[in-house]
Amino acid sequence: MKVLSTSKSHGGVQGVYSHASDVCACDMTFAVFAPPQAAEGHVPVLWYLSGLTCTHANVMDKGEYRRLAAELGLVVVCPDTSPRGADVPDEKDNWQFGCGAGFYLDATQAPYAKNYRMYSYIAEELPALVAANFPVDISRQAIFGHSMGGHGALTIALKNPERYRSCSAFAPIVQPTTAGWSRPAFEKYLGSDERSWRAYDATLLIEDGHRYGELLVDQGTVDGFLQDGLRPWLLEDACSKAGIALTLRMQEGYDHSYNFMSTFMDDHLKWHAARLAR
Ligand SMILES: N[C@@H](CCC(=O)N[C@@H](CS)C(=O)NCC(=O)O)C(=O)O
Repeated sequence: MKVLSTSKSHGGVQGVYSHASDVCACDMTFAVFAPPQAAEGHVPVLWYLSGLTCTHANVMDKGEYRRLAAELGLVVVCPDTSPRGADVPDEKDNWQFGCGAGFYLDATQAPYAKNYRMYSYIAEELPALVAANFPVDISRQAIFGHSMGGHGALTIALKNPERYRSCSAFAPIVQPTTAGWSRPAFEKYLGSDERSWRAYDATLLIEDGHRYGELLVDQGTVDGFLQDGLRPWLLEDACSKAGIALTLRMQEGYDHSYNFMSTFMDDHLKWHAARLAR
């Protein structure tokens, strides 16, 4: 692992790191905020997954998580959203596919299957690297994210409910298999047999029997992607049929941006800290 930068913040350290990823077959960059408590011992770890077009840096610059994470004693890890590099297949002019749009799934189709393995990267490889290099209590993990990253957080928690003590999302893509901005990516990454797509769709995972104790979702009412891309009512319906306790908060007048999610960042950090402390 290489240290790209470190900077003291709120008594802790905001760092950016890179490593050669075996899973994604390229170098990957990620950000870790270590709170002051991490200097004394092992602390819980909260994973933040970003949305389309983002790298590790967007939330670091605009997410406003450090002050409260420092107070609550949470390590916050912010990975990149896809593999990157000259050898990684991409569609340069398409922001909904390829670099910046890994959709937190393991691609099965050539030429993407070699690098686009963000599910295994986030669920397996990066936690092992973080556990080996940072003072984290890996038995206490939680996960959240925004938009495509909200989809990632929901699906990864639903598939590993014993591993993540809590899960929340800002404006998540709750049913990517039917949303216009994700269907083409699913087809290119996973092939035309839509049955294989179900493993990466929160509402369909719930329909197929996956369960999670409770979920927190915030959604802005003037989010331009609400009607066609995000559709939280589909998650509400799936959770209500499955008996999953979903707290869905429609936030009046908020859009899809980091101005929206940074507004509710404190609520999410407190939600996770309370459950990580149990
Ligand atoms: N590039 C897209 C917008 C993509 C977008 O809104 N991405 C969200 C996540 S889905 C984001 O976080 N963008 C980066 C940022 O706001 O810093 C557009 O032009 O419509």
